[in-house]
Amino acid sequence: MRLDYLSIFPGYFDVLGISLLGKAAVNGLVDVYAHDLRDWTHDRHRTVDDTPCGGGAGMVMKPDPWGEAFDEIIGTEPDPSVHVVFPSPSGEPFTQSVAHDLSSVERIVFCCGRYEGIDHRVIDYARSMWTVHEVSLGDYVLNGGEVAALAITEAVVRLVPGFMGNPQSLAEESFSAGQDGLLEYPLFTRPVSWRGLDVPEVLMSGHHGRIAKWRRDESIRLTRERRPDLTDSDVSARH
Ligand SMILES: N#Cc1c(N)n[nH]c1-c1ccc2c(Cl)cn(Cc3cccnc3)c2c1
Repeated sequence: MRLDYLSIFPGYFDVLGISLLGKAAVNGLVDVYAHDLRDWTHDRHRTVDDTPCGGGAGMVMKPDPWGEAFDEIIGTEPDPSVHVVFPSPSGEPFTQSVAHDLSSVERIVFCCGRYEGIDHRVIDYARSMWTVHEVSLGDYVLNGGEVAALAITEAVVRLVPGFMGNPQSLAEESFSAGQDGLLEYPLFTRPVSWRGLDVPEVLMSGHHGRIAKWRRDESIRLTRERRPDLTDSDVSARH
């Protein structure tokens, strides 16, 4: 999998050389390339923004640098196998399902904007050439797309076959398909007693059926308490 990042702050992506992602890069599972959008400007100030047409506050990212960067980094021929991700406050929700879909893609280009956003023609042009995902991390406000691109990267790459040491751990996580849309149950490890707090006895019983029931019940309880939006009528009936 090749990952490209276009940003006026390419240093954000230095972190991708650390921990598991660094290991994946070493193992050849993932190739990471960060690019400075200003390398495709031609004026002395390396300008990437301008005032919004129609007025309004803030600045908008000019289309020209993006187009020239696309030409050099991706190419000038349409190729739907290239997936271009635009993090955006007005994007569709980024979900585990989207992460799963992207984990089987060979090439992803992250377009990380700043200011009030990117000239919309950049996204329209990208849609005419590649497979585009305009996604939002959630209902809160970031200053640009870089942090979102990092989060999306981690969510996607950890699903790439061969990346996680124990793929079984993926199956038991919150939001994974195997969890039936439920949140993950509470986790415990040794010591059995810690600062007057004990591991639930059932987890030390060795009775796998009881343990499985306790975990299911806890997942249902937590989901109903914290994420009623995840429990549709069918799921409630099944639980
Ligand atoms: N993904 C996501 C996401 C999220 N969940 N919050 N904020 C963002 C996000 C993503 C991309 C940009 C670009 Cl380009 C510029 N900004 C700053 C901004 C903030 C508020 C309104 N308009 C622009 C971005 C914020």
